[in-house]
Amino acid sequence: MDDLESLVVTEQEVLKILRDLRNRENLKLDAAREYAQQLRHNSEPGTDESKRAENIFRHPINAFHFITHHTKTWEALREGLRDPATRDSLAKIQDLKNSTKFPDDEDRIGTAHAFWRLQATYKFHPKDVFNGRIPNTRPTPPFTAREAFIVGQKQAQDSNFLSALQYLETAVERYHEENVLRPWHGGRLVELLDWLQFAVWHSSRNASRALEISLMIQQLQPTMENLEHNIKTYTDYRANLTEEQRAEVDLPPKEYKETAEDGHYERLCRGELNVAPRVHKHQRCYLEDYKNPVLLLQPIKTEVAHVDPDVFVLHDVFLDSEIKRIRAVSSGVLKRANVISKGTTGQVTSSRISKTAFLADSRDPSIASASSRSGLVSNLDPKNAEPLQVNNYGIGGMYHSHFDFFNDPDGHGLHLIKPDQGDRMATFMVYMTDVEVGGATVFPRINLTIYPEKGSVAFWFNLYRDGVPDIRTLHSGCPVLAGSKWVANKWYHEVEQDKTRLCGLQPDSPQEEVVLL
Ligand SMILES: O=C(O)CCC(=O)C(=O)O
Ligand SMILES: [Fe+2]
Repeated sequence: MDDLESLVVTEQEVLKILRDLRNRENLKLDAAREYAQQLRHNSEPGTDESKRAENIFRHPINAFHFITHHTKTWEALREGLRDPATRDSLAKIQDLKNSTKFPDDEDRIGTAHAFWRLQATYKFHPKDVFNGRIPNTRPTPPFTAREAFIVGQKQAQDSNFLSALQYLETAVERYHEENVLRPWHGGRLVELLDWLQFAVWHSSRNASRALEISLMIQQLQPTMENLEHNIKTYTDYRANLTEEQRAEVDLPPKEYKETAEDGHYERLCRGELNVAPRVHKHQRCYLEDYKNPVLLLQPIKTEVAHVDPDVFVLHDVFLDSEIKRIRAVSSGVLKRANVISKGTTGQVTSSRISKTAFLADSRDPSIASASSRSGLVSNLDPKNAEPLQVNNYGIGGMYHSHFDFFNDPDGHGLHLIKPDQGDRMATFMVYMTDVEVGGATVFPRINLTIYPEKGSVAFWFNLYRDGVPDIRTLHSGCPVLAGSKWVANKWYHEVEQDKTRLCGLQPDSPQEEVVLL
């Protein structure tokens, strides 16, 4: 090689090193730019911190943007700032972040899962979600490629393939649109394509499209795990099809239908079912005072929401200031409540639904006062009741159908019944927030939907007068679509309550027929 030739080769190598350096620096800058952009977005001028925080967590997509930002985008920035020149800045940010509780991976996965629950209950399309246009809520910025990927991946893991496909296809599209600005996830395109081929195959057995995507992966990363196996599977599958079958399989994937779960419960959550006119006829409102001097001055505004079983909504029982105090007192002690629930495909998923805490009357005067008010208003004796239980549901938070009584049909709760207390005879549930969208309490067996109204109370008896559980009281808390939901339960037990709610010899013994021995 003569000198001139080797000079050209050397120049090429220098150019390569400089290009690598530029790419690395760009990666860092892009990570910093993306992170900063979200911070700017979160700090709308003119709003105070608590309003800002509330605004972010009132909308599922804003909450998701925020959580992804503090998990995935932060990971990318941390990677970018690791080298010696920028390590100091990283340490400073890390110090600041260590002093506060930031969302973690569990929050991210929980929120990603919530989109499925919200879609399936309130009947909207994935494109409403990734375009930031969820019906009945404020428009928000759309999902980024990364966000569409996170939700699509979660839905594919949960075997909701048709919906997953919508998110993953969009993630690829947005990846290409964003790529100019954000090379950070260049390396993750193969991962995204790998989930896409998986969702394509499982949603429609479209071997041609799955093969096409697998061949794209091969171009990018020939060593990708399972790649060869997948290519062989799809090739063999196609080879064994008749012409006719192939034409059918190669059709575009089935469109995602918004009617994924259209049961009774979902329809009630959407407010689509009305109670029968027969029941309506008995609905009424009245002022109740139980001849109690305190209530004579301020009788309870009682609405009969359902007759037999009787469910009441008691209006304006708690003041905003009282609620504010109860929420403040319970905030510090709330713990995540997990529920194991079955997905549509039968697999068991653990989903975060709410945070909960039992608060003794001794904890704060506001708790004691709520307990005694519940006794006054329900005309039951709070001495035989559980401590106040406070529940806070986040976005997508819900409570699956259940009975409040312990003597459930499977007998699982029997051990919780103490002979000196008895079963949970009545539920007194305080709504401590209005909920912007969603979050109703529904009774699927009696077609009843109650919408939360701050300061009001839902009240019903879980047992017949003879103490037998009333299975018509099955109820659920619908997923919160926007806003936040706080409720507080006071559960009254049977023993000692017969002074005001007389027990009977028959399930439906009316008050007058009771024989006191
Ligand atoms: O949140 C709701 O609407 C229902 C809550 C409930 O049923 C319970 O906590 O037992
Ligand atoms: Fe309940």
